[in-house]
Amino acid sequence: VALSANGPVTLWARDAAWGRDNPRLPGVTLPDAIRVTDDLGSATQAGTLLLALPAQALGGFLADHAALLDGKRLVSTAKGIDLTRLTGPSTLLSEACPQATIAVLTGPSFAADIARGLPTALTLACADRKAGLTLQHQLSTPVLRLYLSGDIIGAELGGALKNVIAIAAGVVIGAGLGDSARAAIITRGFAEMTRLAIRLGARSGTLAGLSGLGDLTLTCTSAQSRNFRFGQAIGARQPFDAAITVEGAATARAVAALSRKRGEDMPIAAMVARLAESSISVDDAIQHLMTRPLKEE
Ligand SMILES: NC(=O)C1=CN([C@@H]2O[C@H](COP(=O)(O)OP(=O)(O)OC[C@H]3O[C@@H](n4cnc5c(N)ncnc54)[C@H](O)[C@@H]3O)[C@@H](O)[C@H]2O)C=CC1
Ligand SMILES: O=C(CO)COP(=O)(O)O
Repeated sequence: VALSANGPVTLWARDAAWGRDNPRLPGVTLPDAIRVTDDLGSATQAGTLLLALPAQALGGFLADHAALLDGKRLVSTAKGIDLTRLTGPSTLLSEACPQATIAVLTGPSFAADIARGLPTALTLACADRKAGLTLQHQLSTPVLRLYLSGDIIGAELGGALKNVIAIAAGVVIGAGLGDSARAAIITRGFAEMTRLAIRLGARSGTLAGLSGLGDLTLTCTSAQSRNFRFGQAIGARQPFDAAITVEGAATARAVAALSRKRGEDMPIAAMVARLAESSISVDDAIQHLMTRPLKEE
């Protein structure tokens, strides 16, 4: 919707029959500049393709359709780590489409805010600076401001890991533990995110930017976030609609596996992984975090 302010846009979906009003984006009617199709061959005629799939769906999508995407500029918006491969979306894309230019678009941004035209600032990460500059200008609008970064690993890990911490923040609020406890989760969660990301090749400055701290702040403090609401439901011992996309749940499991492999201590992520699969109670998870050996900050 935002990009249609810059020119014609083609939107591909497996089922285009729902027309111009999508129940996932209530109150937003697609502008006329958007052509909706279920024909992937025609949608991939464009040179720049944005992939807005959940992280756990991307691998399967690429297995079916990589040939149509190779050689293009591919911009991933997924915020997660693939559970089977333990890699981010950019690695899945570059392995499936070796001739493509890969970029990641991420940062604090609820889809509903962007579609309503509210001002938003994002990180566009691309290892190829020239292609990154082209994309930055192509995808920015007067209300959508893209900052360019060369650190694709840091940008995508910030977006993926903040979802895990947002679940933890939701648990704290849902369980009635208060805003001070949430601030502790955000801060110690940020330390955890940064440690793992640097270990995996990220630059620390990227984690402190929009794609890391920026998105962490948004997602841990807003009930618009699905990850936060999922955590809130766990904390309040309430059910949660399984049809809602909660990237942080699978990503917490991927992070637990990655941290074991890398010998990196990720205590909050480990608790989120266990809470998401109901293998620990909220009380035990809190007790576990609070009674760890005392440390220096
Ligand atoms: N919703 C938001 O505010 C934001 C979402 N993101 C990220 O974007 C990604 C997608 O999120 P949403 O659009 O919110 O999720 P969603 O679950 O609301 O929508 C995803 C869409 O992808 C479709 N889909 C799933 N598997 C598919 C496949 N194999 N082939 C074709 N289509 C498939 C689903 O049918 C659904 O329509 C996630 O990684 C999320 O973290 C990033 C920023 C903001
Ligand atoms: O990534 C998002 C905001 O930047 C969307 O967060 P949720 O997936 O938790 O709704």
